[in-house]
Amino acid sequence: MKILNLRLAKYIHILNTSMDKLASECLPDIQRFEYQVAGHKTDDSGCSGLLKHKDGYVLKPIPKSPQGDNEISFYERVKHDVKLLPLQRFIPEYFGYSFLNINNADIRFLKLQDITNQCSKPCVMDVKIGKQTWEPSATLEKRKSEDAKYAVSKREFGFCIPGYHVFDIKSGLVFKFGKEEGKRLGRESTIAAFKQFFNYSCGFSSIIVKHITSQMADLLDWWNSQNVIHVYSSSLLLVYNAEKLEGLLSGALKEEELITDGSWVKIRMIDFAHVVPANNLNDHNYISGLSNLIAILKSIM
Ligand SMILES: Nc1ncnc2c1ncn2[C@@H]1O[C@H](COP(=O)(O)OP(=O)(O)OP(=O)(O)O)[C@@H](O)[C@H]1O
Ligand SMILES: O=P(O)(O)O[C@@H]1[C@H](O)[C@H](O)[C@@H](OP(=O)(O)O)[C@H](OP(=O)(O)O)[C@H]1O
Repeated sequence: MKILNLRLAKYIHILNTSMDKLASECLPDIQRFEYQVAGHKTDDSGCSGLLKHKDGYVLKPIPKSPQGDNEISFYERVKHDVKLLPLQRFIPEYFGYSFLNINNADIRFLKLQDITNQCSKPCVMDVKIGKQTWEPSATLEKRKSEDAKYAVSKREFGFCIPGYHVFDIKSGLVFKFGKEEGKRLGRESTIAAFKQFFNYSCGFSSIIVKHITSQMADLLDWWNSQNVIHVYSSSLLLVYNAEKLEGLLSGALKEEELITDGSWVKIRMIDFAHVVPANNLNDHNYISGLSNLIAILKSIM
């Protein structure tokens, strides 16, 4: 991390764009984003993962085209397209994009609401939805490379788990689970991963799972009702605040309070690099993955 921070300090300057006010801001306001659990991460080759701005939003790098343009188009479209408006409550708020100069390259970054905001101890899981993670225009090579990844999970469940981060309430430790572990998951180990993520051993995981599956059911209703878009390789981010569970264990909070108020548990769709027209057909790939996810989560309550 030290390396990137030095690089950031040395190389990043913020370019003015007509869309935002970042030009007047300065470097110390930006840091590596601590709660990124999957996707392209910061590495020593100088690539950047997600960054966090002191004003609360995250900056997601979109170095590639057409994926970057597709994602921007999608976030802009959701603001105006009546058929997509119901999705707004299920995606991070979008604040435009900006360029940062990293190692002499101008990299475009989306500015998005940080889904972990307001969580003092965020537990975050990235679940990529769909058995098929390549869009119909993908080359044979891309199809093969995608199909080879997370093969058991995608075939068995129609989703896969590229990463998570959990505050384990009993031990007080943080567990991180990355994409290489995710690629090895089978049926039993997937259930075990969910149990670990929901702090199953502390006895309160059913409260979290009820909030999560109820929000997922609302999202599924929308997917069943629309035939405008199909989305490939997009993830659902599951987030809850472990501090609330600690409050339950210590007796500082009552179970009823956390059952009634679900604001400490969230789901949001992210990663819209592969959105294509639906041609009046339902997105069965997404629907079946999400339905299975709901069923599996309910089964471990
Ligand atoms: N708005 C957000 N708020 C909080 N965390 C986020 C947000 N968007 C993304 N993340 C974090 O960053 C990770 C990667 O996000 P995303 O999938 O959009 O990136 P990506 O590099 O396009 O991924 P991929 O390699 O799968 O294409 C997520 O797993 C999540 O941890
Ligand atoms: O799960 P993994 O192993 O991280 O694999 C990545 C994942 O499939 C991304 O969705 C994909 O980005 P896009 O298809 O959106 O480009 C990326 O392609 P990339 O390596 O070409 O960036 C893959 O590496």
